[in-house]
Amino acid sequence: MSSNSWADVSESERAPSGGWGYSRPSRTNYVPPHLRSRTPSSEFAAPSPGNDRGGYGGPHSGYGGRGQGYAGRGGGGYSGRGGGGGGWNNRSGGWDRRDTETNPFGNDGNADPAVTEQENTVINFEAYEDIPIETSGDNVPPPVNTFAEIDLGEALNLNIQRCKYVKPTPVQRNAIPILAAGRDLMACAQTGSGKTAAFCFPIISGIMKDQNIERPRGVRGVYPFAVILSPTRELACQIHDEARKFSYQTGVKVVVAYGGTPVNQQIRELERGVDILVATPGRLNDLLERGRVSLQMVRFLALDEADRMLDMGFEPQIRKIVQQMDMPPPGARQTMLFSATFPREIQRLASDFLSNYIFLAVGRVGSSTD
Ligand SMILES: Nc1ncnc2c1ncn2[C@@H]1O[C@H](COP(=O)(O)OP(=O)(O)OP(=O)(O)O)[C@@H](O)[C@H]1O
Repeated sequence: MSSNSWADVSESERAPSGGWGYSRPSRTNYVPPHLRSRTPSSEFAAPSPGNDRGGYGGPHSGYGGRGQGYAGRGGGGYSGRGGGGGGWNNRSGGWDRRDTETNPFGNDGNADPAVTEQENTVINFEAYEDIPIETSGDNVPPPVNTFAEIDLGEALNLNIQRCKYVKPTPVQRNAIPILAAGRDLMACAQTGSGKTAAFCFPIISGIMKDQNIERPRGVRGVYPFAVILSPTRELACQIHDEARKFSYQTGVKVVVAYGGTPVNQQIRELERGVDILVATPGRLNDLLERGRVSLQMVRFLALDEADRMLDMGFEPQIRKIVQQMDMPPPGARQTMLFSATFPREIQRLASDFLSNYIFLAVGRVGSSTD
């Protein structure tokens, strides 16, 4: 279980503070969806249970896949994307949802993130000083000491400043360069260690920079580029809240779907457009079975607190989502598995879901085996 935090985290300090009336990034390098490389139109792929990797192929023909690293895929300079297919991203009649985006940082903050000197003190960095770090795998990218060492893109860097993250936590220092290089990752880290940013930053940056990403045209459907699976509604909402801050004014849209509430409202929200879908396994299965979501455009898959999901009995749902619907196979998507412990079931999941992955352990790993 991953309930004990090893950095001093005060719940009262977790609330976002400040707000920013900053001016929007320029659109100089924006390439409108209709001018990008086109993929053949395809019908909305109804999920085909039991058909392993069934829907993969068509719309992925132009995808460079993993291993190339984000920097190699169109460089920086991303300035927003629209919804390529089905015209779902046109609430205000245009392509850019940033015009109507609610500021997730609140309204009473500083106009310029750069002038903020305050640091986010939720994480006690002193607790990290002697923390053991272990990595294994082929060609492990070296850790970084600052966020600026990685080309995450201007809009995301501004949001990191707005969050008042001055330096990366150990899991971020190690995981972000690995993921930014396009590698699959099995990471063992405790809750409260900054995992959310560790997987969100590379996902958001990767979606921003990947000019090959385009949804099937002329088809109504919900085609997220990234799926983040989390065990509980609370955690899913927490990830959603954080991811919305990280993706503010980037053009990347994050939507959350969880069980225990009526599905129709979530379907309506999804149909307004989604790039990153944060979901609990049961609700995502439901949406897939209803044919309301297709996973065929998924480039990034993150499983957070994987050990907890297995403890809660979600393994069949997770395997169905990842292996039996229309999600691209390992190697054609980038997969990141986060878990506080590394028992045999997680090791099996890692070998089934990940491709040539890097193993990262931050801190003491409970139930660790060789
Ligand atoms: N580099 C950083 N600098 C300062 N604060 C940070 C940094 N990274 C994350 N935080 C803050 O630390 C807290 C814990 O981070 P986060 O929620 O990402 O941890 P987590 O490991 O994902 O935990 P959980 O498993 O509960 O989701 C959050 O309030 C987050 O905003």
